[in-house]
Amino acid sequence: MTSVDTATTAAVALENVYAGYGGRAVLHGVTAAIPAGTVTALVGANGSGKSTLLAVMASTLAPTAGTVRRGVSRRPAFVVQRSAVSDALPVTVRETIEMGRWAERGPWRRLTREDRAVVRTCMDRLDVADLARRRLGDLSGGQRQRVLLAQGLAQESDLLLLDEPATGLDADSRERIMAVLAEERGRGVTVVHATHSNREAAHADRILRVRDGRLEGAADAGADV
Ligand SMILES: Nc1ncnc2c1ncn2[C@@H]1O[C@H](COP(=O)(O)OP(=O)(O)OP(=O)(O)O)[C@@H](O)[C@H]1O
Repeated sequence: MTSVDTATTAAVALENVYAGYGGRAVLHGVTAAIPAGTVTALVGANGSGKSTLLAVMASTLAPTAGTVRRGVSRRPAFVVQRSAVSDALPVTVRETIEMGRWAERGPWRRLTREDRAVVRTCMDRLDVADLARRRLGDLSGGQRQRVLLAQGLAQESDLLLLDEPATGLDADSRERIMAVLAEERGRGVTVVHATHSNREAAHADRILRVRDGRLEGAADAGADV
């Protein structure tokens, strides 16, 4: 693929964005356009700012300066790292994935038949249907990661933001997740995911390298990361 086609609609456009925590800047003037319907991999060292960049794209973290514009119609689905989810949450796998429908229905509303069908499909796609009644906190890290991704898919957003969705998973689970991301793109969903894996990044259409809170410039997948 060629680099950014300016005629392509951006699913997310950041302009000169600064963001951080408690007065400490982590992102320093990030400008980027994520073309709609593509898969973008965010790569960079630990602490470089990938999760922070995803949080800004998801609007769970407000920039201290600069602008974030989204060209998508639905609220983004943001799947955080599994370590960011408490073990103590007293919810089952099914309930966790059902929460993905709240974006559509509002919290604690009765789910419709359609909602339940979406939840079932998402469980099957991530191979977690057998775990439906287990408590989220009792699962292995890899199982939990797949459940969180299923929750993200259940939101049926057109922008899927994923923080290291395949990190620490076995080879089969990693491949399944990469296949799911490709399927989502096939449905027109824009996917942005942080990864430390060159192999995972190579599946992406574009790679954004983050270094010390700045972008090093977009590269087509296949370039060295
Ligand atoms: N909630 C937070 N409060 C305070 N500082 C934070 C918070 N989250 C991240 N940071 C800091 O922001 C910087 C960037 O962290 P971030 O998690 O965005 O990096 P990352 O590239 O995703 O790292 P990793 O690859 O380790 O997940 C780090 O210095 C980190 O300590």
